Amino acid sequence: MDTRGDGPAMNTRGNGPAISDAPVLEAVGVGVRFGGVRALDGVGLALRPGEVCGLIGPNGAGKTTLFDALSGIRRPDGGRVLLDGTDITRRSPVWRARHGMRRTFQRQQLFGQLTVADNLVVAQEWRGGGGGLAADLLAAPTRRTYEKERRERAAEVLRSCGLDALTGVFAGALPVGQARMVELARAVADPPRVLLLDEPASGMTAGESSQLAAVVRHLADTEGCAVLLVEHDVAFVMRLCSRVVVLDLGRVLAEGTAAEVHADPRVREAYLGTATV
Ligand SMILES: Nc1ncnc2c1ncn2[C@@H]1O[C@H](COP(=O)(O)OP(=O)(O)OP(=O)(O)O)[C@@H](O)[C@H]1O
Repeated sequence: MDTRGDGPAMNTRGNGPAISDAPVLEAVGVGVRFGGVRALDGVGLALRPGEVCGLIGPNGAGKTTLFDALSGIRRPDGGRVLLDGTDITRRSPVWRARHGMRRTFQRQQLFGQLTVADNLVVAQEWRGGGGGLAADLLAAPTRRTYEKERRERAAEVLRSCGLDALTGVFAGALPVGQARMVELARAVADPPRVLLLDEPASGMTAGESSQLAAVVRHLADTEGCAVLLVEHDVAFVMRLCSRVVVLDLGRVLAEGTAAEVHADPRVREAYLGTATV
């Protein structure tokens, strides 16, 4: 439903809350150079609440570099990154995380010597324990209340990701597909507004990637989370994403619905001709 009026354009998706159509995250003319290599050259991208957008392209196209620029790990040498229309180009990754941006990485980043549940509790610790360091050290009642709430939230997220059976397992002992799913659970333990997923389905079985797709769709549809995902499994991207952006040689080559991108001869020539669809 589109209810455009005087305020920002709003719509509703599924059973979720009203969701604004204004972009939550934008790249405007973003450029990144590595010496003589232009990894990104004037890249523009707008991500709206409640959408799942795929970012695809050949090896070296600039996908991870764009994630680094969006999440604040790499400062672009041209262009801007906006969150809710505000320039955040010079903001740190921590600031962005505190304002609802989360990211997963191509290489796994779990704490292997912690249990699955503890990985999710730790992900919520940035909020602090209430009462400051002294309360933390003395395990004061406020601290225990926060701890309890975080454990409950961890259990809820693990359930929604189909991971309840792994709660007490050490993360380092998990096979790659399950570890990837735990990474997603950790990224959403504190509900994100923007989620950047770098090859989330790599190493997953077909069943695991279906579960992943269901969790991502649910986050977008019911919580209005904006999701951008890089994935080499093009069939997975085409099934899950409402919109797809194709990067090639650091530039946006094409953008549209999965069907539009799939039918684009330039995309076929640059990428899809060699990808599994
Ligand atoms: N730290 C770096 N130093 C120098 N060049 C880099 C660096 N990181 C990336 N590049 C170069 O920038 C370009 C874009 O790389 P990037 O890793 O962003 O591509 P990608 O699309 O994520 O590739 P892949 O699908 O293989 O992960 C490539 O030419 C790459 O060699």
